[in-house]
Amino acid sequence: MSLYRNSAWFLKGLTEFTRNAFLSTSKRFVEKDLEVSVAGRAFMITGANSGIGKATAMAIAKKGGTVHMVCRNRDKAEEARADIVKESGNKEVFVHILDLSETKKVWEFAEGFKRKFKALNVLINNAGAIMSQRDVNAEGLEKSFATNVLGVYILTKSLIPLLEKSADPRVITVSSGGMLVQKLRTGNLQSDRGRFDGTMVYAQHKRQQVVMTEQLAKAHTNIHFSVMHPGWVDTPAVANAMPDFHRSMKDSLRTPEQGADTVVWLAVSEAAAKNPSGHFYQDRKIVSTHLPLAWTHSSPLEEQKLMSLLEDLAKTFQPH
Ligand SMILES: NC(=O)c1ccc[n+]([C@@H]2O[C@H](COP(=O)([O-])OP(=O)(O)OC[C@H]3O[C@@H](n4cnc5c(N)ncnc54)[C@H](O)[C@@H]3O)[C@@H](O)[C@H]2O)c1
Repeated sequence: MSLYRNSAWFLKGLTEFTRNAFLSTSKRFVEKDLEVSVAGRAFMITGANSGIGKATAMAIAKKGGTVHMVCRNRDKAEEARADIVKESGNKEVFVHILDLSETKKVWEFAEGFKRKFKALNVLINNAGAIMSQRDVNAEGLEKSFATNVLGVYILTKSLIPLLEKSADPRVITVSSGGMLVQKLRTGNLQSDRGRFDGTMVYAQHKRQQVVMTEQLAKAHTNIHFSVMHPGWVDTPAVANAMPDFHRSMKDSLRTPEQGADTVVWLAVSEAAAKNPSGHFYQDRKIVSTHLPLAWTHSSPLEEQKLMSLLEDLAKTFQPH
C-alpha cells in the first residue's frame, strides 16, 4: 500500500505541487480577493523569519497588518524583521522568541501573550520541522512531535479565548500534501518504537494537523479554521531535510511567495471566510484530504482519541 500511496502522491505532486502548476492554476485566482487593507488587525505567524512564513509576514505587513513574528532564533528573527519593515514601510512588526519544541515554554509564551495583548485576529501555525534523528525535548517528548503537533495544539488552544474576543478570528495551519501518504495514527506518538524515519514521522504529523483542524473547527464554531498545502517550495527546510529531492526538483519548485499565496488568501480575504470552517486547501481551493483508493480514512473514534491524547499531554505540562 505504501508503494501505491507514494507513487500516486508523487504523480499528483508533479502535476499539482510544482511552480508550473501554480502558474497555471493561479490564472483562475480572483485578483481583488487580496486587494484588502488589514490595518488594525493582528496576525501571529510562527517560523516567520524564513521561507513561507517570512513571505506571509511580508505580504501581511504590506497590507498594513500588525505582525507578531514568533521565531526560535533572535538574530535571524531581527534580520527578517528589518527586511520586512524596510520593504513594507510598516513598523508594526514585533519579534517574539519561542522554541516551539519546548512544550512548557509554548504554554508560558501563549499565556504571557494573552496577558499583554488585547487582540489577536489571526494565528498562522507555519513553523514545522523534519528531524533526521530522533531527539527529545526537556519534557521527554520527541522533538518534531512537540513542534509540529503538540506545540500547534497548545498555542492554538491557549490563544482561543483571545481569538474569540477579536473580530473575524481565523486560525491557519500550514500542513503538507505529504500527509496524503499517511493514515492517522494515535499510537506511538513519540516515535519511540521501530525505526525512526523522520520524513514519514513528519508526514504523520501533517496528517494529525489536518485532523486537529477539523476537530477544533467543530468545537469552536466562532473561529474560522483552515489547514493547507503550500505546494513544493524552495525553502531551507526542503534543502536541508530532503537534499536529494531538492537537487532533482530545484527548477520546478515554487518561490516562497507562491507557496505563501494560499496562506495569505486564507488570512486576509473575505472569500476565504465565506467557506465553511475546518477544510484543507491547495491553491485557494478546498481539496480532498485523501488520495483515491489509498485507505487513509480514519474513524470518528480515532479522531477523538487523537484530540483527547493531545488534551491530556497538553494539560500535563500546563503551568499552574
Ligand atoms: N517547502 C515546502 O515544499 C513545504 C511543503 C509542504 C509544507 N511545508 C510546510 O511549510 C512550513 C514552513 O516551512 P518552509 O518550507 O517555509 O521552511 P523554512 O525552513 O523556511 O521555515 C521553517 C520555519 O519554522 C521554524 N521552526 C522550525 N522549528 C521550530 C521550532 N522548534 N520553534 C520555532 N520555530 C521553528 C524555522 O526556524 C523556520 O523559520 C512548515 O510547516 C513546512 O512543513 C513546506
